[in-house]
Amino acid sequence: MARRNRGVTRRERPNLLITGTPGTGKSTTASALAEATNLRYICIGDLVKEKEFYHGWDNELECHFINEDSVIDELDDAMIEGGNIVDYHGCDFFPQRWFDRVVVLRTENSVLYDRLTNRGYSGTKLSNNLQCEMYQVLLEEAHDSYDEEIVTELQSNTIEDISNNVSTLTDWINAWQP
Ligand SMILES: Nc1ncnc2c1ncn2[C@@H]1O[C@H](COP(=O)(O)OP(=O)(O)O)[C@@H](O)[C@H]1O
Repeated sequence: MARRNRGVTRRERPNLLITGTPGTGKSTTASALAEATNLRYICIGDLVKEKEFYHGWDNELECHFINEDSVIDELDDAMIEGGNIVDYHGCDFFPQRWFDRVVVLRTENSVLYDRLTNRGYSGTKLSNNLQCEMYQVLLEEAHDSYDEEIVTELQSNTIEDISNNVSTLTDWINAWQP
């Protein structure tokens, strides 16, 4: 529930978006962070599949076109309440008011190449995703869509990076003042 403090309405617990190119570690980081903080983990990809919030197939990117309005309608009450960690490889269609912090995970291209080929990506899908990371598409999208002060870029190359990132974000969540 949101509370009014010094004339500003703040959520009891913050909402975070963990974004980045596929393979940068969003689901690993977001689920570990949810476990450490008891916030709710929401994977948009899983939600879209489970509720069939999609229409048609994007041949170029080899994924469904998602029905963005359905995703927003489905999650709006939870986001107003607060305490959510959202994982998605995009950020420009969410309402800006949803997020108190936007984290963009970054991975070096050679490391990302190995992760994506291990996942079975090849051809255009592999090169599109590597280019997405190389041209920092998600970082620019986050900067274009949210206030500068809530966007953070974090490196996600090693297991140690994951523990450091989870620890930094846990401290930030625990220090949140409604
Ligand atoms: N910082 C990291 N260091 C080492 N391995 C990682 C790191 N981040 C992710 N991985 C591994 O890379 C793969 C993809 O991670 P995942 O969390 O599914 O990425 P995303 O959700 O961004 O697609 C998984 O096998 C995961 O264990």
